[in-house]
Amino acid sequence: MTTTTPIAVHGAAGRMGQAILRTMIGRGDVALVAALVRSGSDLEGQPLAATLGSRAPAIVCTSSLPADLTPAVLIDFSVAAAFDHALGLALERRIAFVSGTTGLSAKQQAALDGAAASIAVLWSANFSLGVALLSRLVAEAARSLPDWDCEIAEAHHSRKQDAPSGTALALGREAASARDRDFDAVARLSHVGVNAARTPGSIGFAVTRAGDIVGEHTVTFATLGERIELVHRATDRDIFARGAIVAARWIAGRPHGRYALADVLAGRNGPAIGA
Ligand SMILES: NC(=O)C1=CN([C@@H]2O[C@H](COP(=O)(O)OP(=O)(O)OC[C@H]3O[C@@H](n4cnc5c(N)ncnc54)[C@H](OP(=O)(O)O)[C@@H]3O)[C@@H](O)[C@H]2O)C=CC1
Ligand SMILES: O=C(O)C1=N[C@H](C(=O)O)C[C@H](O)C1
Repeated sequence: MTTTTPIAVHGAAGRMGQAILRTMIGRGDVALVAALVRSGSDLEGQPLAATLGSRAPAIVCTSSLPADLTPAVLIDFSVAAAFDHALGLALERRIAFVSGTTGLSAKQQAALDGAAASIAVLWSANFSLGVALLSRLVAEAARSLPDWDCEIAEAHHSRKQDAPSGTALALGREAASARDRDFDAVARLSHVGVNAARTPGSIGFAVTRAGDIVGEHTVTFATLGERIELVHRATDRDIFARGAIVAARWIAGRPHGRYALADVLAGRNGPAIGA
């Protein structure tokens, strides 16, 4: 028998929040118990049905989690400025925490580590299966071609708040780590205004913001006379929503600790995103 995981979503009014809510409708393995929006949001106090149609659960959007609710997991896709609030809520109510919010500071990443001493937490810059594989391919290429130049280009929609994307940075970290290099020492976040040749061993980033691009990442490894390009293109936000829901089901009831999407994909007693 399938168990039902009660879930609260923080950032419910956003593109990802709405995609997650939509993806949860009609499923028996997850139940949406709270849709948390910014205080003062147009959706605060509105029934879910107002944005998601009549099949949506009969709850209203709120800016705080009602005291009588005990979700097993809080899923957060919001903004870096609201992330501390979401993590604080999960800690205070002892709810497992899954977050895909990007643009986090080093302090906020450290706060995730701190929270892992009390609750189960899983943060990933990208919840798609394709990027999980891309990440492994990047590590393999970086390790196998240690002297080749590595450059990462990303493109996203014009409303995106952070740059470079969390995924681009995570892929850069993967490449640096595969070469036993300190990411912060080799990352070149922009070459604009640098009127000099490329620093050997650096990892460069380029950013495009335009229209409604869901998310594209190209990792180039180049040397004299040849180059390899590893590309992932997301064309539908629902891939991230499905991944986050799989992660939420997987983490529910787990002991405290910091988990990664790779743990979920390793299939440790849980469903894989591609399933
Ligand atoms: N890891 C992954 O796989 C993915 C990660 N992302 C990341 O997820 C995040 C959200 O992306 P996206 O949905 O496109 O962005 P949106 O801007 O569409 O959504 C962010 C939402 O957060 C809400 N918010 C702001 N402050 C608060 C608060 N205090 N409490 C509750 N909600 C709040 C905003 O509310 P309001 O609208 O009222 O201002 C907005 O609705 C970004 O960091 C993005 O990079 C995106 C896709 C995939
Ligand atoms: O903001 C987005 O849209 C996305 N953000 C994530 C990121 O910053 O990497 C993941 C995905 O590319 C979409």
